[in-house]
Amino acid sequence: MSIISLEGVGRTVERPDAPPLTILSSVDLEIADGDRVSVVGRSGSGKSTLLNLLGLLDRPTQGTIRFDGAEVRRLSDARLARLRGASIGFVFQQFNLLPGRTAIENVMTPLLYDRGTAFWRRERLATEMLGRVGLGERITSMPDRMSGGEQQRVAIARALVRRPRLILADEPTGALDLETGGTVMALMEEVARETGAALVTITHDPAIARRAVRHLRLDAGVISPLDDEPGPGGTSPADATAPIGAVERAPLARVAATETDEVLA
Ligand SMILES: Nc1ncnc2c1ncn2[C@@H]1O[C@H](COP(=O)(O)OP(=O)(O)OP(=O)(O)O)[C@@H](O)[C@H]1O
Repeated sequence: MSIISLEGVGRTVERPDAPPLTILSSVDLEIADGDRVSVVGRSGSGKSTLLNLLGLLDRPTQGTIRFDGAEVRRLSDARLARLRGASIGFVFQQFNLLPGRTAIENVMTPLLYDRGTAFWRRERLATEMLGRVGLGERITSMPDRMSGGEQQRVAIARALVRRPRLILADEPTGALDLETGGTVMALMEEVARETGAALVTITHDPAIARRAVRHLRLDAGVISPLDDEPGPGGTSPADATAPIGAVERAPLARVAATETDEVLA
């Protein structure tokens, strides 16, 4: 079932001393339950702008976005905020954990919006989710005492604790080494699969992009499918973000289940 659909979506911004800038144009995209989508593109191609639209953080200036069948333009900001909190989980490159709050306090934060949920239940849900990402023994740790990979696992637990239908990951492995990045991705994919969530990953890393089922490329605000096998003069997930003439195929990320088992051991 479709979670979010974009039809002819564009975003143009006004600039004080220059003509309006079109950042995205004519984007048609549908994300369904359980989808695995990667989006690659050079710096400035519009990836964050697309993510902000998918995350209901911004509104398009052209076209129509429907979330769960409802036209987003007809929804108030308050309704959008509620929808976002309940249905969308965000994972960022820099983790964005609250400093000075323990891992469990961070994971409980999104549950504060569930007004009817008692403290003990929020605590139990957060504890369970931290256990699920292999941090059951670290629930009272402060983020600044944790490694990058552990912090990202806390961020994943936070993103998933309300069981969102859509997870938007913006360069989720950008601050991690190759091996930790692969482990964190495997874990995020596995937890998303268990909860049935769709996962959209924006990445510069071809190996991370290749883990998705559908591969998309943004080029100067225009989105197109990216074939696995490059056609004549075409690109593949491996070279979509590399400078022209400097294509180097990264080895496939190791997606072995054992990676996740190690984390969860
Ligand atoms: N509000 C705005 N006003 C003016 N220009 C903007 C605005 N938002 C984005 N842009 C410009 O639009 C282009 C696309 O921005 P966006 O952040 O979506 O790119 P990106 O693909 O995410 O880049 P990166 O990979 O470097 O993060 C950039 O050139 C950016 O400077």
